[in-house]
Amino acid sequence: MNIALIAHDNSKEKMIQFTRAYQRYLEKHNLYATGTTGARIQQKVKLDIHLFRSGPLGGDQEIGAMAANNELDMVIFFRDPLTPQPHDPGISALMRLCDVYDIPLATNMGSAEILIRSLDRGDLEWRNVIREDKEKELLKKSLFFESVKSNIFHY
Ligand SMILES: O=C(CO)COP(=O)(O)O
Repeated sequence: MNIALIAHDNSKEKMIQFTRAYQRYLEKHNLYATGTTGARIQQKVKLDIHLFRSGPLGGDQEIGAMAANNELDMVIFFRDPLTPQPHDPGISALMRLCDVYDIPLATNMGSAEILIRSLDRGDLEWRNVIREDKEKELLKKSLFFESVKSNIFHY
């Protein structure tokens, strides 16, 4: 499964504690993170993480693009609920896409623990079904475009 890890500055320590505690669970999956969050985790915890740009520089949108392509299965986003962020619209857009594509989203340690444990139990297997359906849909679309192209060149 593809999991995104994001934390605002005041919550980065919490994210490090979380990834340390659940390292054994997380290492079985493909991990993605906004720049600073991912770099901070990697300084403390041995995990292979793909780093996107820093959140305020577009990292949330890059993760949002994964969500929009249905390539994301879980988002763990420890927001700072007490500090306004300059890129709040980008943050809301990412959370909105999680709802659009039914991507489990945890914004605090309590819900993150429930999600990660249920992933390990296999409760989130339905995400595989969604991804397979999406792949079939893309295949159908590309076959359609191929047939349109060959008809155009035929005439
Ligand atoms: O701002 C963030 C998410 O909105 C996090 O970005 P960084 O991980 O680069 O600090």
